[in-house]
Amino acid sequence: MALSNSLNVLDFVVNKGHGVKGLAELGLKTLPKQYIQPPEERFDPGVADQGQHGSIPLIDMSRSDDLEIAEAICNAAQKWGFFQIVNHGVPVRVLEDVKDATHAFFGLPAEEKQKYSKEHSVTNNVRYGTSFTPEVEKALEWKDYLSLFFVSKDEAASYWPPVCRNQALEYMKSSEIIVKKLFKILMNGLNLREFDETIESTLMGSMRVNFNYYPKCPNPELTVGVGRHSDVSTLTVLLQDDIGGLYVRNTETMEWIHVAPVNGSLVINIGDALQIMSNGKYKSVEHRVSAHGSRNRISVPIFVNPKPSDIIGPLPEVVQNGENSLYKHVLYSDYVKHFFRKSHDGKATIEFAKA
Ligand SMILES: COc1cc(/C=C/C(=O)SCCNC(=O)CCNC(=O)[C@H](O)C(C)(C)COP(=O)(O)OP(=O)(O)OC[C@H]2O[C@@H](n3cnc4c(N)ncnc43)[C@H](O)[C@@H]2OP(=O)(O)O)ccc1O
Ligand SMILES: O=C(O)CCC(=O)C(=O)O
Ligand SMILES: [Fe+2]
Repeated sequence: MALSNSLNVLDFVVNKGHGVKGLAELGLKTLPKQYIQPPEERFDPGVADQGQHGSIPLIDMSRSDDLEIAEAICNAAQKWGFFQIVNHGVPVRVLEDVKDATHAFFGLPAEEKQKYSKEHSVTNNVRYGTSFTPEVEKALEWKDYLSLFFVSKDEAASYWPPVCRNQALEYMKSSEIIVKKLFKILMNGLNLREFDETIESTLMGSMRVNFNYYPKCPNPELTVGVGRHSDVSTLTVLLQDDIGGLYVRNTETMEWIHVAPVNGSLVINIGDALQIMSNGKYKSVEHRVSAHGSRNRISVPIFVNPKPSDIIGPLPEVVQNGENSLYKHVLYSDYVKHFFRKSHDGKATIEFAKA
């Protein structure tokens, strides 16, 4: 009998806090049935992406004052919704430290990590979990995560796990400059006359950092690390390690494009909030993550968001010439709650804001 048949998988992974990492470490030979995805959501086995379907743009931010670079950024945001940046100004040491801190957090005993679960965490701003929304998912995803919503340094000092707190704060702090630079360029591309405090606060009023852990998987061809989704942020800054597995939809051909890891780079993607604010000019594109058969993978996204209390909708400048508003105005926290209460379902979340 398979080991997972004699085990209450959900109880072990979710309630006891072992996560999918604990499950992987039992040395299972086959994937528990709870993780088997329907065929249409699985990754094509044996189709190794060698870049033959193209790749998302790689942009050198050391020349970010050049018109050419600003244009490349706005074009990438319109066509791909994704690009990678190098020479971004976030020190390599900060990136290495936050990757080490991710491994350190997930290396803690289950009882320690469980203190941060939805049921045990003393604050909603710190959450250790697994899959995406296990309560409603028909098939689980092969991923554990720690999610940290930034309120203040003092709050972080009181509640964030000590083993990764400073590294997460440093990573967020050092990314702010490049994020602001990207927003300035993107807003210029929408003909916004000035980048004032109001627009800055709507675009980057709150930040959340997630630590994602994808353990090696006995049957990666049957499951997913993360299912098809688009982020609900305005912009996401993603640090991935050297393993690979992130795929982005080419919205013209509908093919899945692998985001090959580039040492020292950061992946940037447009989220739903910016798609809505730009009235569809900038695209929040579907992406997903495969599971890996022999290595543990990590990634560390920073989700840059409006504040939960902000109302978001198309900016006046993008509908001033009589264009139809594709989206209505919605309370941002309602939008995010809608996202979190269902399983990953590709681009469906944005229907919530359709006019
Ligand atoms: C986890 O795997 C993921 C995550 C993602 C994320 C992609 C993003 O783009 S994240 C950016 C999210 N935006 C923000 O954080 C914006 C600011 N925050 C808010 O608006 C609020 O903090 C809130 C997220 C709406 C929570 O508000 P609150 O009033 O505290 O409401 P709750 O009742 O606690 O939560 C509502 C609902 O959401 C679930 N939830 C909350 N936080 C998380 C979280 N960090 N991870 C997962 N789920 C979360 C919570 O369980 C509640 O559901 P119930 O059914 O229990 O009511 C992309 C891909 C991934 O695989
Ligand atoms: O792990 C990755 O590369 C991407 C994860 C992701 O899409 C997310 O956390 O929203
Ligand atoms: Fe994502």
